[in-house]
Amino acid sequence: MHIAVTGNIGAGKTSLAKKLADHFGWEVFYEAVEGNPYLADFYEDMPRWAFHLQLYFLKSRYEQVMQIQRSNKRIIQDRTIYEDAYIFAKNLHRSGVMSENDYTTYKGIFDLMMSNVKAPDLTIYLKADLPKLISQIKKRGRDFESNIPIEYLKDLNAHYEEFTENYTYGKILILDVNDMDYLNNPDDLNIVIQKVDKALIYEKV
Ligand SMILES: Nc1ncnc2c1ncn2[C@@H]1O[C@H](COP(=O)(O)OP(=O)(O)OP(=O)(O)O)[C@@H](O)[C@H]1O
Repeated sequence: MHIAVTGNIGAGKTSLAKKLADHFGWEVFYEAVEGNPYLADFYEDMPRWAFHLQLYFLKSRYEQVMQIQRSNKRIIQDRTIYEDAYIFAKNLHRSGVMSENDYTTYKGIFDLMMSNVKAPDLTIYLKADLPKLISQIKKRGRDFESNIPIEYLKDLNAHYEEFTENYTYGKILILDVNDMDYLNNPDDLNIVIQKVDKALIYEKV
């Protein structure tokens, strides 16, 4: 079984994936942040490193998906391959950071991969507004994320809205996490667990 958590930078995907994995006995597949050779450079100079970073994430996410599909385990994945293409790469292209040629090459590789990719059984979208994202990014205090432009987060959120409203890859559970603290408040975590439980049982959520 493949569960995925989707949402903007700082939405709280990693923490929720851990909590749900502990509760349901799932395995977590994390995003390639530690040891990512392009991420810090990308935040310093986006046009220079956008294509490199996108290829890197695409490759690592595809490897994960293939591993999940081969496995019989119940796995929760921290961010989907769809977000790389339909949120991050698309946004970099639309905002003029990634050139037409680079985007066409990237999209060609992504489309080839898609023939082997199956959608998650359930996708959980953590919907958060800018103040929440900004405060969580600040709280975790990663050096390379300290100068993320607000416009970048705002554009990504607009792409997330467009993407999740038109999501047709399977079941999606939308959780508004603006007023939630499932990390420190057990009641909030229980609410989420119940919703996920229900979503896993019922066809439509
Ligand atoms: N395809 C991508 N293009 C550009 N940046 C990406 C892409 N995928 C991930 N990232 C960046 O890599 C880092 C991932 O960090 P992390 O795994 O902690 O997730 P996050 O998005 O901050 O989520 P959360 O706080 O919800 O766990 C973030 O800075 C994120 O924006």
